[in-house]
Amino acid sequence: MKLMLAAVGRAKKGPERALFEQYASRLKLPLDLREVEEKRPVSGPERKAREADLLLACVPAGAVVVALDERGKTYGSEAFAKVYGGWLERGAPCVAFLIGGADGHGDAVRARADALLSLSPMTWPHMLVRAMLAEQLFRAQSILEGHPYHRA
Ligand SMILES: C[S@@+](CC[C@H](N)C(=O)[O-])C[C@H]1O[C@@H](n2cnc3c(N)ncnc32)[C@H](O)[C@@H]1O
Repeated sequence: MKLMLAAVGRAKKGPERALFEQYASRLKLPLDLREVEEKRPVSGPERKAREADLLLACVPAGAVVVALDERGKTYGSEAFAKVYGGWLERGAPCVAFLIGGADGHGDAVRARADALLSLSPMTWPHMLVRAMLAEQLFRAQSILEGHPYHRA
C-alpha cells in the first residue's frame, strides 16, 4: 500500500514545498508525488479536460481516488482519520489524492473519484493545499496510532 499525490503544476523551491516535504517525510506510508503540466496554450474547459487526463494517467489500477475540491465533503480531523483508516483498509494498492489546477477538476476526475474531499469551503492556493493535505494525513496517522501529536 502506498499513497500518491498527483497535482497540477510544479512546485518551486520555497516555503510551501518545504512544508509539504516536512509533513510528507513524517508519513509511514510512502507518498509518491507526481506533478503534471499541460504545456499547450489551451484554456478553459479544454485545459481542465487535458489536466484531468494527465492526473488520471498517474493513478494505478485499483486505487482509491480522492479528488481535493472545495465543494467536496469536509470533516473534522478525528472523523477524517476514520475515513482515511477505512480507505487504507480497503486492500487497494494505493490511495491517490488529486489536486487540480487554476480551473479546478475536469469531469473525468469527478467521474473516477471515490470521494471529493474539501479542506474547507474556501479556495486555497494549490501549492498550499499540498502542504495542508500532507499535514492532515500525518495528523490522521497520529490519531490512528494514538500518538499525542493530534492534540496540538
Ligand atoms: C486554486 S484551486 C482552483 C479552484 C477552482 N477555481 C475551482 O473552482 O475548483 C486549485 C486546486 O486546489 C485544490 N483546492 C483549493 N482549495 C481547496 C479546498 N478548500 N479544499 C480542497 N481542495 C482545494 C483543488 O484541488 C483545486 O482544484
